[in-house]
Amino acid sequence: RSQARVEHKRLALEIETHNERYYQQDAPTVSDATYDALQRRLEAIEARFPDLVTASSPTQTVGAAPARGFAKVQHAVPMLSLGNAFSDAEVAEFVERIRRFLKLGADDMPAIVAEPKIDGLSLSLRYENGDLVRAATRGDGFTGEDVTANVRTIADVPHKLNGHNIPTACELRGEVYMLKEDFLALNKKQQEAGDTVFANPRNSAAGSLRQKDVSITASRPLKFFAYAWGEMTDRPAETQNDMLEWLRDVGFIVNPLIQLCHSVDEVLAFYRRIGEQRATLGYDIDGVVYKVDRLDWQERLGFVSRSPRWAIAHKFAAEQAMTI
Ligand SMILES: Cc1ccc2cc(C(N)=O)cc(O)c2n1
Repeated sequence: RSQARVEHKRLALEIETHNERYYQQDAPTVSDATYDALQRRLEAIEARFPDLVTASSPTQTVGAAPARGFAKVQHAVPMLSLGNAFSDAEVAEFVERIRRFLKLGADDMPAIVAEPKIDGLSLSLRYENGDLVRAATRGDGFTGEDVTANVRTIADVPHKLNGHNIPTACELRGEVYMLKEDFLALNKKQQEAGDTVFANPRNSAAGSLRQKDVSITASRPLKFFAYAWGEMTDRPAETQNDMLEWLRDVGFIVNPLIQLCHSVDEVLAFYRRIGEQRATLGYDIDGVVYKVDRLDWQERLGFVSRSPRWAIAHKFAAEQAMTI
């Protein structure tokens, strides 16, 4: 027990140090897969010794406080992190939990939207009457940084939504990322100029986005995939898949590999196929994301602690999590 307390302290410290570097300086010291392992170890200790859980424990907070220097933005709907599955069995359990929670029959399979999990940084875009009014990073999930001026320089982000039943107010969400080849070219240029060299495309996207000097952001090859939303007055569709179609209609790039699946086998086949294509995608991914397609079921399933019950990320094993 005292040993568990010591290890708990060490893990919590290591995770907090990582968070500080990852969220404040876009320069993490451990790979995402190692970070995942630390988190799971901490969760395992806390499961056995619940009294070790304190409000400040990393398992109770999402991400880190936003960086200094940018105005803070409160997300109308929190941007919460996804739970993780690391095996086929955990994916099957995810589906089983949903069936039980929704009281579906044993052979009733909820349609699942499966998509590649882009390894970039998540961004929330607020549109009012179809006009982009604000862009914010996720920050700690509740409060992010105002990066509106920087985001206006990203070609993939529409300044105005196309005229398809546009909600009065909506927060659209997605991932800012950089193509691997653009990342390599940028690092070469940075190196020649004696400037910051980035460890991976995710860091270079984050570092490029959170520039006080907007012209630097404008010079960086940032891209954006839309995949979710927060606040949404008069929602235009009733399923995840149709909402993604709507996002395409109003002008966003939505990942073309996204697939609607009707069985666990189809979901796992998707995971394997994306795993095989991973090296040829042109951008980094660190797994795939599964979501229940029906939005009324998503609402009934809600969130457990800080992650949705209706969605999960299925990660690739650590050794494959190298970029380039
Ligand atoms: C709800 C949610 C949260 C985080 C996500 C992250 C990704 C991603 N990194 O690609 C995709 C999604 O559809 C997500 N969806």
